[in-house]
Amino acid sequence: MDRIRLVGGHSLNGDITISGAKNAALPLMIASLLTDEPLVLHNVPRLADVKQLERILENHGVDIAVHGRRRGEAEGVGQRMTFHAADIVDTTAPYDLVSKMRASFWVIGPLLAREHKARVSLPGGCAIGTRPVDFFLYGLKQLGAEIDIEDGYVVATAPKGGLVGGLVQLPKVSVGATHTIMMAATLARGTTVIENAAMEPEIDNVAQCLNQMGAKIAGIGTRTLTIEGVEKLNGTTIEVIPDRIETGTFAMAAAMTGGDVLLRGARPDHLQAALDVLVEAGAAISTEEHGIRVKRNGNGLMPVDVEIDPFPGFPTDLQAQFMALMTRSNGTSHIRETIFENRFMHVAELARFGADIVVDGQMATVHGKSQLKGAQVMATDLRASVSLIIAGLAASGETIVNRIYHLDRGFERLEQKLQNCGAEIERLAG
Ligand SMILES: CC(=O)N[C@H]1[C@@H](OP(=O)(O)OP(=O)(O)OC[C@H]2O[C@@H](n3ccc(=O)[nH]c3=O)[C@H](O)[C@@H]2O)O[C@H](CO)[C@@H](O)[C@@H]1O
Ligand SMILES: C=C(OP(=O)(O)O)C(=O)O
Repeated sequence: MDRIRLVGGHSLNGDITISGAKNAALPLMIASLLTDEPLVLHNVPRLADVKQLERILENHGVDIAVHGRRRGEAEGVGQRMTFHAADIVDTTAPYDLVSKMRASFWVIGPLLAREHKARVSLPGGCAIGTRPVDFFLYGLKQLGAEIDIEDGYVVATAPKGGLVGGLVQLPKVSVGATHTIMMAATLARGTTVIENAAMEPEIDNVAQCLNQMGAKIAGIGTRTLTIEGVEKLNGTTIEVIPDRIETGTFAMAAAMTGGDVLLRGARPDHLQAALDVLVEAGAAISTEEHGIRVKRNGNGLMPVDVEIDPFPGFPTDLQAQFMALMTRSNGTSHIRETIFENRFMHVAELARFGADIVVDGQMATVHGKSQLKGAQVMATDLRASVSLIIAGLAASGETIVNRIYHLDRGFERLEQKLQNCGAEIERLAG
């Protein structure tokens, strides 16, 4: 199994091009199931999760093509891909494919809407809590679906004539349930209203794509989405938005090590809450024509208390990285995780660097001023893994991060991007 070796103590200086967002690319790929015409996506990141979803979509009959680089286009620019679901050949999403990734469960919405039936294994994904699917089942039932659980599969059928629009009041903001119900509702008869919808930028990216495909979705960017069903959707071309979590991760890495990094292509409006917190912590952040510049030259890090919240709040997918940063602050900070009940797995690993963190329920208290020392650590989930890299960048001596397949799920060319800014980091094959 590959590992990452890094030697801390170098400040980061240079440019990092932000990749397309994993959490937008995945549902956009799934949206291709809604039409028999080609859906062309630009800026798709090269990630293990994208590859895994390709396998799932191919199993349903989607034809997938990756297009070559255009003349003069820089290496490493996101992929241009076509997804063409001319016919759905199989409406089952099997356990061995779906169990590896949470988002693969979302195929249930389009399959049910287009084929009026779906049999989808209960999902996997990062082990950060129990991650039930009750909101999905409730939402699809509100659209008229009949649902049973059989042998670990959700078996769903639409009534004769397909799904019908309905009122879906989500008990809690859910990104996955919003994507899935929104996609299903585009082909339902009549109007669907989703209340308490997620308004993460990735939802907007997908909703815009669906509207380009001929859907009628109103309220994009608000907590209430109104979807008037249409009979058929067409193909389109759309660009995957830049990854706000990758952006925040590198911003925190730069704040951690000091230096001056331009995050090329990053969208500040997609992570304002996190940028505000970084400024409070002592980073200098400016928006430039080509992206976001993050600097910290000389001044120390201040402790900041943070409560995790759905967008536009501080994202749970940056919680681990921020915790790593706060281990070096000049005092005590508190981080309250409100989304997932078990997303502090990185605490035990950060302790191996000498970090002083106490967890009480959903609250972590980080006593800063820790002199981090390089260590052997183990990645436990995607964002936890990269928090260990951030700690390692500031630690004295050598760090080895094991089980990095988690990192490959969500970070494109992480080592190269950091190397280009002066980090001493390499992948050890094996
Ligand atoms: C591929 C992708 O985009 N993953 C993101 C997505 O995950 P995901 O879509 O799985 O997360 P949700 O927004 O659905 O989860 C929010 C909360 O709702 C709960 N819940 C959700 C569905 C349900 O049926 N029942 C239920 O109780 C979850 O357990 C959690 O406590 O949003 C999360 C929250 O921003 C991010 O951390 C993930 O990176
Ligand atoms: C939790 C994440 O992914 P998933 O929902 O696929 O587990 C993530 O992207 O941080």
